[in-house]
Amino acid sequence: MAVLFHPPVDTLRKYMFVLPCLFPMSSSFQGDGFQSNTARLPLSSRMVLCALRPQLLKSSTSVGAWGRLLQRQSSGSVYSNIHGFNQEEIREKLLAFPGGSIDLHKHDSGIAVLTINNPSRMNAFSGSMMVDLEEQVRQLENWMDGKGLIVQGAAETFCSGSDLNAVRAISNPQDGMKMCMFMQNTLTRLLRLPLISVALVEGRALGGGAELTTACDFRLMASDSVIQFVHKHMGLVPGWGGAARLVHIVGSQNALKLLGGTLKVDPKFGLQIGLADGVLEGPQAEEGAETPLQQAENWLSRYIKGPAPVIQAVKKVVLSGRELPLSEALRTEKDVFGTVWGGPANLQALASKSKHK
Ligand SMILES: CCC(=O)SCCNC(=O)CCNC(=O)[C@H](O)C(C)(C)COP(=O)(O)OP(=O)(O)OC[C@H]1O[C@@H](n2cnc3c(N)ncnc32)[C@H](O)[C@@H]1OP(=O)(O)O
Repeated sequence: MAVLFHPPVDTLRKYMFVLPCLFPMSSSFQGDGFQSNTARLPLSSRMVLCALRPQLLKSSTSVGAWGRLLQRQSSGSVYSNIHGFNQEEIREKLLAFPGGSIDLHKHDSGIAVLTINNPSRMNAFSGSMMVDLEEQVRQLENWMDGKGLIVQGAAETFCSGSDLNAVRAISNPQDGMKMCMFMQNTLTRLLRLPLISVALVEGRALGGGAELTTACDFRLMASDSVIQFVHKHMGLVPGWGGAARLVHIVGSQNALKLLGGTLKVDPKFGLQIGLADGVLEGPQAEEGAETPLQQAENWLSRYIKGPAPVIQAVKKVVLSGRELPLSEALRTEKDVFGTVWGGPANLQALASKSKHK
């Protein structure tokens, strides 16, 4: 299962003869994991090393299965060319349906805000927005200082799913499959980001919008918001990975009820079945009242206190526990543990003799 990029120490040692000329801090490759060590490198060096990945894989005979895993892991995608998926081809097709945008703002706090922005269509996903989303997820995959992510809709509503105008134009099965694979890849990569993510749901999250909420770790709902998997009304089932993720979140009984009954999930029902993780305070007229975004930032901040490598490691061990069979998850946990053990935050905590009262 594709989750983490973490080559074995032996593989890295092989290249220690090559790397010193590229990386002044190459001695840090000797002990522990790749990710924590590369995180300590200057950005340009990290980029070179990322670019080197395919060569490292190709030129090492011992890499084998690890190499294949690594190639999958480095993108976090579900589909590649071996599944008949041609990213460039579907990108071109999607770009023929423009409108709206996906906006990304990365803050110094380590929280990024991703906004679904197409208010004249209730933030429906045009084709170009699907392409935008993939590009913004790519940005986030390379954000070494990131810790948290808030996904929201513009103009106080979340997202009304795919743009029906675009959907009508690509309603043939071949194009539908390509769009489905493209969005599954992107939303899987979104969920697999080493950031703790939360969907801030105001207004409505319908169809693909409801699916998008399940690609975040948590969902916070405004008091008057609704999440609804309306697919059955459209003669469809979820295709952006929303059904599989929904089963993980609420269990198969509840998922069957939500999809089969196209039930409207308000905050109370959402909390009851575990789809919602919190409810925002209602609109407040008083001056100084927190906006929904500020409330979401405050909610998230308690889970992302601390240095980025540690928060990212937290997300990775939970993600591997969620996605991998137990023995693989345990091995991954060991590897991630190796990236923080003896790291700066660990040494500082040991030196300060902290008590956890
Ligand atoms: C992955 C598969 C999927 O996503 S299937 C699900 C696709 N989505 C839908 O079927 C939602 C259809 N839209 C609606 O039910 C309503 O527009 C909702 C979202 C409830 C809002 O209703 P209401 O507040 O009355 O506003 P409205 O209908 O006047 O909409 C405002 C303008 O937005 C547009 N809009 C809305 N949703 C979409 C959409 N998904 N694709 C394209 N356009 C959409 C409406 O057509 C309307 O536009 P206009 O002002 O009439 O030009």
